Amino acid sequence: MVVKVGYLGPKGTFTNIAVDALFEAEQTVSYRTIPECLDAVDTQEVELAVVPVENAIEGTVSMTIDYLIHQVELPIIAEVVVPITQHILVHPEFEGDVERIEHVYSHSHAIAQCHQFIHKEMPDVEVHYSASTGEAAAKVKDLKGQHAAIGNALAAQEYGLKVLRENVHDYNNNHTRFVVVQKEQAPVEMKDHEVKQQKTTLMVTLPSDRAGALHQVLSAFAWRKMNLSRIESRPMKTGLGNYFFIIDVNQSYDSILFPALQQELKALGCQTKILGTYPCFEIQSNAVYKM
Ligand SMILES: O=C(O)C(=O)C[C@]1(C(=O)O)C=C[C@@H](O)C=C1
Repeated sequence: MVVKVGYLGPKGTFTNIAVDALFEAEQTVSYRTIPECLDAVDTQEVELAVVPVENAIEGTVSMTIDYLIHQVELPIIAEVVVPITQHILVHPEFEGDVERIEHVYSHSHAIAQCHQFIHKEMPDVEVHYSASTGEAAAKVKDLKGQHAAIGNALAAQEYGLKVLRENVHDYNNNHTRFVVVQKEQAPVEMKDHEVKQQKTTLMVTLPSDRAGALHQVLSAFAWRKMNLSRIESRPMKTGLGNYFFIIDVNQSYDSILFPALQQELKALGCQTKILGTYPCFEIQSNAVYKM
């Protein structure tokens, strides 16, 4: 059976690059927002979705993490890391350089990745937030005048825009992690990639605010030699000071270490939930950006 895969569209988003790296184009279905993508899997309109979770410059995509924790129950089944290069895209008839731009459109994360550039090179520009970089590019295609989008080369190609300035993100090594989520466990066919590593993501809720609680949790991982690649606190949304932790462990779930770890954390009064155990892939920039 050919499964359908939802992604944060429209065409030309970074999520489009991530989904194309793993699935065939005819499998993909574009959604306007991350919640719409995740709801589509939850209601089984599509079998899978690809959504962004973390960017190297701007950090967590909290919309994705919070929706996966509070709104839907969709295990993570794969991760793909994509290099991110942000460009200033303008209508082909635009003349001049960036100082002539009066309005810039993009996704909030893309704008955040280019804050310094905007601050220094376009200090008077009016910033408009859009649902994705692809949506921003589509808008600029329809607007003549001093408008620009921040997005990638695929969007430039897709919407016939001109790349006015390349690589305007403030730091090199800009990458975003995307995850693939699924509702019903079933084998999934993806394009072939080298598996960089296996990961397991857990959510851990501490019992109450007491000295050393987080230290005890981390010790349970440490003495088992379980290597963590990320720990992040997010608000429980039940009141100030109430947090849960998202922890990525660099190994796949096994039936010895993980159940024992969960038992130990339970004895400490913590609640744990496995959000997924999955292979991680990495896409090289020459594979995605052909300008
Ligand atoms: O707007 C897009 O192109 C997206 O795919 C979203 C998104 C994000 O949410 O972080 C993905 C990668 C980039 O970091 C910028 C934006």
